[in-house]
Amino acid sequence: MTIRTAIVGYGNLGRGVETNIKRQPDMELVGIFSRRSELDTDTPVFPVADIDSYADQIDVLYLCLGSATDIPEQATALAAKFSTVDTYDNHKKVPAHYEAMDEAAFQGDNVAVISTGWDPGLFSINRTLASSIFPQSQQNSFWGKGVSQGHSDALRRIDGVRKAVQYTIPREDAIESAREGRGAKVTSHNAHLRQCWVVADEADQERIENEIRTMPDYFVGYEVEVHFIAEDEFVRDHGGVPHGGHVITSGELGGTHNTIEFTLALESNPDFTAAVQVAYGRAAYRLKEAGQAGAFSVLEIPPYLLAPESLEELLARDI
Ligand SMILES: NC(=O)C1=CN([C@@H]2O[C@H](COP(=O)(O)OP(=O)(O)OC[C@H]3O[C@@H](n4cnc5c(N)ncnc54)[C@H](OP(=O)(O)O)[C@@H]3O)[C@@H](O)[C@H]2O)C=CC1
Ligand SMILES: N[C@@H](C[C@H]1CC(C(=O)O)=NO1)C(=O)O
Repeated sequence: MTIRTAIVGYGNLGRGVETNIKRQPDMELVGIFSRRSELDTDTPVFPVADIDSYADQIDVLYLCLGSATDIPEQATALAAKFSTVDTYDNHKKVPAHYEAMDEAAFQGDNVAVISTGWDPGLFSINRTLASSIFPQSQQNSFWGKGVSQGHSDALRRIDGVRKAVQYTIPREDAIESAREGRGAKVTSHNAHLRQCWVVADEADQERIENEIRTMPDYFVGYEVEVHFIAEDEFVRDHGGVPHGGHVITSGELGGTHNTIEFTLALESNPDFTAAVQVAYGRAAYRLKEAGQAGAFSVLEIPPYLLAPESLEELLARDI
């Protein structure tokens, strides 16, 4: 079988999904749907306004939109018409997103796989798996130093921001404390600096900085730096998209101290996120083919559904 896929939203993530789909043995890319008409791609481009008319041509629609505003505004209408995979990453609002996508997808007899990627995504799986192993555990998540796409997207949605990037910088002493099982007082807020580089007119900068520092879910509660720079300096110095992080879980078992550490080191945050998202598209297709409908998180999807190989091949190769 060939899974007929499409992309909605053509930014860093959309470009990564486009490239990755072309490397899949069982997928074809029908097209890219965008709010913009001129995109730098050889893939057919269609107006997102016309997307509903393509519902019978697409098995899985990858939502490569921003989480700050695009997903909340567009995702449920798309889930009513298509089986979807998104990377929604406003952690505090994922439960509400799950409920909304479940209702929309179920009404349309579609599957909506939500919040794939690495955090949420692979880190979520590891947090659940690792904490399930210990009767009592200490668990900490760390990101960076790297470019958070979600936080960078959130910056770019502020009126007057022409270009922006947010680096997440962890405190190394906090990571070491977690590794030594002393992470009880380490939190995401006190263990990370959020460093913002922004291109905007001087007249807008004070307002923009205030919007950043008071933005709930993304920046409130963190140590935040905001730097305004010229566009040529931004293009010269802030083109990379590396990232990574750690989930560190430890606990006592029969008087012994044991630690689980799941680490990612990513040269390209969007390309890696896209690869995870594409794999979950295979799972979405199989769940739909099995008669399932509604929302699914990465915590509910067995790993073998992501693989192009059969379960028998995986048992022989990976078990
Ligand atoms: N779960 C996880 O681990 C991760 C999740 N993410 C999520 O992925 C989301 C998307 O990230 P990313 O692709 O980097 O975001 P981008 O800002 O690159 O793209 C977001 C959307 O903005 C529009 N857009 C992109 N470029 C332009 C432009 N030049 N002019 C106008 N509009 C543009 C596109 O929609 P259109 O084509 O319709 O204009 C695109 O879908 C993030 O918000 C984040 O939440 C990212 C990394 C990891
Ligand atoms: N969703 C994140 C992926 C990781 C990175 C991150 C952060 O730097 O705060 N949190 O989760 C992203 O958009 O890059």
